[in-house]
Order: sequence, then structure tokens, then C-alpha cells
Amino acid sequence: MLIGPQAVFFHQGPYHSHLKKLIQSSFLPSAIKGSIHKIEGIVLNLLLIWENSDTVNTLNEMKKYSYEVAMISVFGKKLEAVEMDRLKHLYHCIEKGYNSMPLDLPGTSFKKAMKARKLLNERLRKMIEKRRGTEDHGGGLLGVLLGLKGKDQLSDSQIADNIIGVIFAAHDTTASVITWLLKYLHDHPHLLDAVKMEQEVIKCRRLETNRGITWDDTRQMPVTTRVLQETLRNASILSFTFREAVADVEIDGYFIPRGWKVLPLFRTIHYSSDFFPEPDKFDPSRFEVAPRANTFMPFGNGAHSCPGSEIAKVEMLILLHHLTTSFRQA
Ligand code: HEM
Repeated sequence: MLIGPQAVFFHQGPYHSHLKKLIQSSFLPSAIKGSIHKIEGIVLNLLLIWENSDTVNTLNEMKKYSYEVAMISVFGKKLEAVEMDRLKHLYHCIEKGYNSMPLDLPGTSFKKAMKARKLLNERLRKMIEKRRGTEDHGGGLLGVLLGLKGKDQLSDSQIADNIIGVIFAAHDTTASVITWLLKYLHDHPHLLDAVKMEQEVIKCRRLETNRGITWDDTRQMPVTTRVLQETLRNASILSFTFREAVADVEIDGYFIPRGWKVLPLFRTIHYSSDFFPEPDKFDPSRFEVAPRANTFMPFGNGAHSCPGSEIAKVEMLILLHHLTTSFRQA
């Protein structure tokens, strides 16, 4: 499933279209809807902490947030604090060694990361074993993977690998996008005002009926959604991916032999003035008209596109809702 340097840390088990469909099914709107109040609960807890802090480091806080949401997506519920911290510590070690020189020597970040990855896999396997013993296997992606039967059944180690991969894919990506989002809003006060106004209307509606935010609310945030789209374009945090040509192919007079690596550069497409006039300008209004097909690909495209795109968007909208209606810009 994961490619590039990640492959060193994440030896994947069988990853075929069936597995991809299962992972996708865990992140479909129907599955996400049931998690909205849990995600909102995470936001409200974090807001309380921020309220009582003099300074907060945005990226670090967003990493805490996206990590907690990823854990909900994977386990279907909040884990005990001790377990969360234990897994987080191991994850942190993997992250630190992820882009390091692959030197298999004592004391290197690489060595520590490989060790942490092994420990994480073992820890997850213990949790999986426990869940296998329960009748309904619990919720989240883990519940879905545990429900596989017959030839589709995965070993505990393969399930653990898939879980590590999904948390990895969900965590830093979402945290970086939210950090950019907040920076762009800070730099463009008129957009912040427009977002605040839209969110205040939703807040009034919520308070009238004394309820938390709902999936439908997140569908009724056109201004905020365009700011989010423009952030995804401008920041292009996953600026490229790569694929391998499975056959000789000729495109626009260029010959690509079988076995060559091909790098689609999302950032270059997102900054092409043919598709996005004045590409350096942060202008959410450009999304009032839907972009041309295959020109806006913050979540990739095709067979390996991001299965977490909807939950990532909802996660960002819920945070923005509470942040902009509870805090003002200093
Ligand atoms: C704003 C946040 C996110 C961005 C910008 C993002 C972007 C992407 C992109 C561009 C890819 C395709 C990579 C490729 O084609 O090689 C991808 C793949 C993937 N993403 Fe995301 N992602 C985000 C959040 C998430 C979340 C929240 C989850 C899970 C809950 C997730 C799970 C995955 C997985 C499992 C893959 C691999 C899919 C495959 O190889 O078939 N992502 N993501």
C-alpha cells in the first residue's frame, strides 16, 4: 500500500483491490457520520487546553489532534490514555527515523525507528488478539479487517502493518494541512471574517436545537470549504507521488520504457497558470467553479488515491467551526 521510503518501515502484506475497497469502506460518509461527535469531543477537549495555555505550537497541537482522530478511525473508539501514550511514543520514534539515512548501526535514528516499528507491530498484535476473542470485533478499520474470512483473512501481523500504514498516512498530512490553513486565514483577515460569519450561522443553528455539529452542517460550509480547497492547492503538501510503468508507453511523443519510475508532480499541476490563473495568489473564489478534471489532485488520483479524503475534510471543518467561533485573532 505505501510506497517510497515508507516501504522500509512498512512491509505490506497482500494489498489488493479488495483490501483497498475495505479500507475505503471504513472511511465512507456512512461510516464517518457515526464518528462526528467523537471528533467534535476531541476538538472541544483541545480547545480547553489551548484556552488555558499562553502559547501553543500549532503544528504540534494539530499532530495531537490528527493522531487522536486517526486512532478513532482505526479502533472505532478512544483508547485508554496509557495505551494512547505508549503507541504515540513508538510512533514518534518511527517518524524521527523515517527520513533518516538508512544506517543500521546502534544509536542511529534509523535503527531506533526500526526497533520502534517492531515494538509497535507487537503491541498492536496483542490488541488485535484480544479483539479477535470478542464477538463483534469492535468498530473502526480494525473491526473491518478482523471480519475478513476465508482466503481474504489477514494474519495479525498483516493487520498491524495495515494499521500502522493508515495512521502514518493520516497523521502528518492532516496536521500539516490544518497548520497551513490557519496560516492562510491569519494572513488574509477578510477571508477569516467570511469564514467566521459562515460558522457563526451554523453555531446559532446548533444552539437553537442544543446539539453538536453534524455531518449535514459540514456540507453547508461553502466559504470554508473553498478556503480548504485553496489551502490544499496552495500548500500541495503531498507534492508528488511515483508509479512504475508496467508496460512500454508513449505519451505526447515521450517514450517511457517498462519498469521506469514516473513522478506525477501534483504541485506543478496545481501551480500551472493554464488551470489556475495567478497561481501564487491565495484566492478561494477560484473554486466557485469546479476545477477541470485531473487538475486538482490533493488526494491523488486513480487506484491509489486517498481513502481518507472525506474524513480529513470533515476533521478540518469541525476544527475550524469551533476554533473560529470560540477564539478571536489576537
Ligand atoms: C489532508 C490530509 C491528507 C492528504 C492531503 C492526503 C493525501 C494523499 C495522497 C495524495 C495520496 C495518494 C498517494 C499516491 O498516489 O501515491 C494518499 C494516499 C493515502 N491516504 Fe491520504 N491524505 C490525507 C489524509 C489521510 C487520512 C486522514 C487517511 C486515513 C484516515 C489517509 C489514508 C491514506 C491511505 C491509506 C493512502 C494509501 C492509498 C493507497 O495506496 O491505495 N489519508 N493520501
